[in-house]
Amino acid sequence: MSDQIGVTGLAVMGANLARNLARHGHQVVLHNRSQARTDALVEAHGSEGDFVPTGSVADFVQTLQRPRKIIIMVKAGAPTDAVIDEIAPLLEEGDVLMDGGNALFTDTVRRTEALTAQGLHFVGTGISGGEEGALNGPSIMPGGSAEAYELVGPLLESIAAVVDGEPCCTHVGESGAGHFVKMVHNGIEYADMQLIAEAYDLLRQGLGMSPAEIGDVFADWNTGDLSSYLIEITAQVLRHTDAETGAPFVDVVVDEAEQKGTGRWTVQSALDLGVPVSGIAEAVFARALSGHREQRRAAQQVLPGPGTTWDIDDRDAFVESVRQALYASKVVAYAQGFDQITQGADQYGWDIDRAALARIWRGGCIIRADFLDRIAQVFTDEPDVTTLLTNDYFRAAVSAGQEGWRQVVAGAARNGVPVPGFGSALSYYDGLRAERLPASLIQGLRDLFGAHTYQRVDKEGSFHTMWGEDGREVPA
Ligand SMILES: NC(=O)C1=CN([C@@H]2O[C@H](COP(=O)(O)OP(=O)(O)OC[C@H]3O[C@@H](n4cnc5c(N)ncnc54)[C@H](OP(=O)(O)O)[C@@H]3O)[C@@H](O)[C@H]2O)C=CC1
Ligand SMILES: O=C(CO)[C@H](O)[C@H](O)COP(=O)(O)O
Repeated sequence: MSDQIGVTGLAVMGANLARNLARHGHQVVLHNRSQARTDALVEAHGSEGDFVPTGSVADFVQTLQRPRKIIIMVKAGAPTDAVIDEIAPLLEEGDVLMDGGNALFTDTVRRTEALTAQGLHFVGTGISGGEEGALNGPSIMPGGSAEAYELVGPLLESIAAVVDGEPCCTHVGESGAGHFVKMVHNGIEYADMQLIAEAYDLLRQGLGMSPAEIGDVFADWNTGDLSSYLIEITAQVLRHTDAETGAPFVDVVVDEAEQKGTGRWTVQSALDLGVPVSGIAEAVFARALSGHREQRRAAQQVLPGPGTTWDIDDRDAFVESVRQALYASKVVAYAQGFDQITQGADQYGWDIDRAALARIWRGGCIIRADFLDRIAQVFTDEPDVTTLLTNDYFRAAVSAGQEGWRQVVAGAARNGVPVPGFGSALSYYDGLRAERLPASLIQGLRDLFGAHTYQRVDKEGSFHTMWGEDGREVPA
């Protein structure tokens, strides 16, 4: 099937997506705010397919056949609104406008309502895979009406990554559902990278291994349970040497991790939903801490550490413990992310098929990992499962690595190596499995200072204790 589509916004993602579309036989009508990008794309890659460059929004819209199908690939936020405001008045009923940028899902909900009222279809779609994925097959997470998906689904599926013969593209749900799951995807991406960074740091500080040696360990891990794109590229980055100095590349890069916002949005949304995505939150805060240069410099001068030298007898056993800690913490991060998707779907009334989502994340996207096959299976076999961690496979896998996980977290604490990701994942695991949590004490304190009431384990109802009087309990 070949189709015609318009792409506006021809920076890294838009240009590569346009090329991917053209290579799949679609006619691609091109537009960019500044004409230079359009010209550069046609000049460099015009021979790859049927491109129709246009120089103005009016020309762009007029060139497209009805119902028009347009993908916007510009900066998220105000620039996306600016482009929609310019294009939408020129469109006609039944045309489909897609936003493939990393939009905040609540913006997508707002835009969907406004554009639907104008008789247009709006598809807010997550697209993951970075530059390479956009060109060779990303994972695509479209949200919008079923009618809109009927119009553009086949086209999007035609350019997506393919795993086991299935395109990594599925209709996620109505309205902002596509951008919601893309946001959580990125939150998991943050957690995944934080855990990888902690594993690297432990091997370096605990065993004194060089980045290249650690790169070899990651390459080895990539052949087992941990096999994933991020583990694969970690080996590549760690083995890389700076051409100018001959030093390991990671040693010449400033140790401040930047962020564009999707991880932060994930945590903000999780707070609203009341979902404990502690691994994602720790990853966002670890990036923030890395960027607090002045505080770090001041603390380095005066804050004492434990004053120990980490003495590890069995190097292979330590590497294996770090692997176990990484795997278990990674399972926790995915479990928390899917928990947020479950709660978000419930809150916003989206019918999100978690098994289908896990399947489209097996290819094309940044968090693609072999174990997503397992996750898809869990949601297929146990649609009512409340957390991935209780599924037989993941329960067994995590408990098999539990000893190493605990040793690593305890050793890191004892020797002053920060492991917020590993530590919080372990606390989450222990928190979930605890028969009693000290939350009962918190309830008691709340009741004492604010008469906030509590429930009892042995009878129904809400109660308050007359703390300032005779300690009598009264029904609330
Ligand atoms: N880079 C990545 O790895 C990924 C990016 N994304 C998302 O895809 C989208 C595109 O990303 P990327 O390709 O990196 O490009 P950028 O996010 O750097 O955006 C650059 C594009 O936005 C256009 N633009 C900016 N402001 C305006 C405006 N006010 N009006 C019209 N056009 C405007 C630019 O036009 P001009 O050339 O005229 O300046 C250019 O085409 C973003 O939403 C991003 O978050 C999603 C997945 C991965
Ligand atoms: O969307 C993406 C992949 O799916 C981008 O890689 C992501 O936006 C990178 O985020 P940040 O710059 O905040 O690390």
